[in-house]
Amino acid sequence: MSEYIEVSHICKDFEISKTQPGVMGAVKSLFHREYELRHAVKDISFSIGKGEMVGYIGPNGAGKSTTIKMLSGILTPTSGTATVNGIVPYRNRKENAKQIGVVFGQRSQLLWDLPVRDTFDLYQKLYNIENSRFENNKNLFIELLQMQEFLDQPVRQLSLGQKMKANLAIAMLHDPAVLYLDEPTIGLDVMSKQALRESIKQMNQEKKTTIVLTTHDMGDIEAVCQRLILIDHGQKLFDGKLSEFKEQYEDGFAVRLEFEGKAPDWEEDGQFVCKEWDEHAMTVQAPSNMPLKDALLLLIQKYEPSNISVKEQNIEEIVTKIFREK
Ligand SMILES: Nc1ncnc2c1ncn2[C@@H]1O[C@H](COP(=O)(O)OP(=O)(O)OP(=O)(O)O)[C@@H](O)[C@H]1O
Repeated sequence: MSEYIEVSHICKDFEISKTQPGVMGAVKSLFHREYELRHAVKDISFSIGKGEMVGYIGPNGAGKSTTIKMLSGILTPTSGTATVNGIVPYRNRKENAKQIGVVFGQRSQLLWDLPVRDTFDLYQKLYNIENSRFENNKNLFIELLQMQEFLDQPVRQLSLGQKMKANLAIAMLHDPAVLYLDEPTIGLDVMSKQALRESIKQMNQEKKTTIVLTTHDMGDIEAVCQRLILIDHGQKLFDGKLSEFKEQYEDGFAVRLEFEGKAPDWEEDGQFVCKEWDEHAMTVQAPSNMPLKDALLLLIQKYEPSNISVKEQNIEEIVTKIFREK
């Protein structure tokens, strides 16, 4: 797979002015400003191949948006380099804009009073998309995203999910090679989230678009991405396959034991950890190095449950645990 996005030792510092507290402080700051450096991104490197779908995740303030802004040419790095298909985004903003699409869940590219159909026409002119490509893409996205029923409604009347679909279609209209998605499912209900995730996958398959997805919703990552880059305080903590991430950080599996009568008291044994206990059930965490078969046998022998089920950790739980421990 040829590398498409190359990021090498990229750093971004922001100079933040410090204002001293109180009125006197504010007056003093007028004459003598003090600055503090915020290292938003600290020496991050990665490369992403053409057509890959990568989750770029981390807690609030980790440096995700700053990285994406450097890749889309909005910000210039303090040091290090980035190229997208051979183009340096912050030096060739116009050239780069032609090959990228951006969707921000918190902001919209749509015009409030214009029906979606007219917004398509507007973006055709803005991006100078030739007619046959425009018609092909428009029809493909209308079908993939099931947009027929709301094409002629003004944007202000659309639901959040419908607006996100329209934003996604518009970002893809000029056939960008790279799509940056920033919280695309924020505020959507479960069904709309699922539909949007499916659409993103289908668009990637149809167009072989390289997708970088920033989200706090781990369901998005599990549904869409094969690879995960995890950052915190501007630094990379993990870069690899989703399955490797689970293998590396998952600490065993949880087993739920259910009882027809009252659940027995939990007995500490130095191996299993009781995570939840109620009148008729308990959930216990098995040690990470214990084979599943052994864990089940031990628990069945000791507690004689009427039902037993195994629950794997989802990535939401794993990520929460990593940040809690840090
Ligand atoms: N224009 C700016 N000026 C000063 N500091 C900034 C600026 N933009 C970002 N920062 C700081 O850089 C750090 C990284 O911010 P960034 O927006 O990249 O985080 P993020 O991972 O996208 O967070 P979130 O998940 O909350 O959107 C934060 O400490 C933020 O306050």
